[in-house]
Amino acid sequence: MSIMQSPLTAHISETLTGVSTINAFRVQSQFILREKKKLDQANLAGLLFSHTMLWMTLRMNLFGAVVTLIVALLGVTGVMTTAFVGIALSQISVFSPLANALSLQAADFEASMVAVERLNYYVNSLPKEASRNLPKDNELADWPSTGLIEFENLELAYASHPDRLIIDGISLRIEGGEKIGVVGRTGSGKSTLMDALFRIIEAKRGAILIDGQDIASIGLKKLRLSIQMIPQSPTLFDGTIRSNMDQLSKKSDTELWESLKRVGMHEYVSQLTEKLDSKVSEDGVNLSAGQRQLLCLAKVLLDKSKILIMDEATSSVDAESDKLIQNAIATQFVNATVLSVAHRLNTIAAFDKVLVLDNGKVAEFDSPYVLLGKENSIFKEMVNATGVANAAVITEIATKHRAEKRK
Ligand SMILES: Nc1ncnc2c1ncn2[C@@H]1O[C@H](COP(=O)(O)OP(=O)(O)OP(=O)(O)O)[C@@H](O)[C@H]1O
Repeated sequence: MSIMQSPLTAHISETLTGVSTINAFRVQSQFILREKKKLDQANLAGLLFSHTMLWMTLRMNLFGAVVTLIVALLGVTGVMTTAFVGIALSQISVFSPLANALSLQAADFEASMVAVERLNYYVNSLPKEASRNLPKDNELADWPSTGLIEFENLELAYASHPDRLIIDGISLRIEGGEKIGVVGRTGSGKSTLMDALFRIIEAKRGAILIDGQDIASIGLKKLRLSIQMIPQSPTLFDGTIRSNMDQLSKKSDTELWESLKRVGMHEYVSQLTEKLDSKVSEDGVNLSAGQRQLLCLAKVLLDKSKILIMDEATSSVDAESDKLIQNAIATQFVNATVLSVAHRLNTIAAFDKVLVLDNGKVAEFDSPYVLLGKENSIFKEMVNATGVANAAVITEIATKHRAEKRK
């Protein structure tokens, strides 16, 4: 019954999530039909269960009746004394319902154990992550203090395809405070490389060092709290704007508003009736994708760390918000190392260096100005592909940045 119930529950919740799309395409009848089929399947198990129960009750009652008849016959024929027959008959009338209840409870117990069985499966059969806490973590109170990142002959492969190297022997040194734009074709391994910094994917060979410490020797909790990330699609939790920005309720209202102001979200939030306590639905579905990214950035600004990773962090925001975010990053993370995976090349034109990944290898790693001046540069090709006018803007920003740096 539990197994047959899951597809029905999943179908109901998925239908509720996509109800506007279903209405827009006018496929309600199709979904109602699917719902009925799943309901029938779920009811089938319930029906079988109640029939089996009736079958068993009938058998148990029949068994009780036969025993009663035998005892009665033994009494009538004088094989058993009257007193013994009396006791036997009174016990039999109790035995039948008891046996029934016992078998029911045994079946119920077995069904309830399905949950334990599943938990046991998750605990023992799924691949485990490394330790969350290690003794060494306590010695690293101020780590990372400079934000120096070194990749040493790093090789990465996913567990599902251990022989396919997604990152194929990368060696790089990113100085503390440098702003690095990471570009490359779809599937070149940009996101995978960013995930490796959080040990979401472990190094197959080689190492990643942050401030000279191999991250493989640091507990996951310490590591993941020390690096901040604005992902492609940020995860928000069911709660309020406040609880999503400050889960531990450590920040004052002034700090929260200040942070919202920096990312340009304060106007929107101040228009809401409940302001900071306005509801955020699970996964932030009542906010646009851009607002989710801005809220995530506002959260990041509350606790600035030495390393910030952005995975196409501004992919869903309009040009004006994008400018705001770039500005916030440039002013608020002056001393932090920033690694930004970017498709909009304008956003990284003023960065210190661009890392071009190609098939998991470093194809280019230099300042945008130098790469734009190189013949056959992949980065230059990518910039040119954005159109003549845009390429001119990017070149101008890169040249200006170079001149400022020289000063
Ligand atoms: N969880 C996974 N399991 C197995 N292979 C994966 C997984 N995630 C990504 N890959 C593979 O790794 C390769 C690199 O993916 P990745 O997401 O790092 O690329 P990317 O450069 O960030 O691409 P994009 O620009 O599209 O985001 C792809 O070929 C992809 O198929």
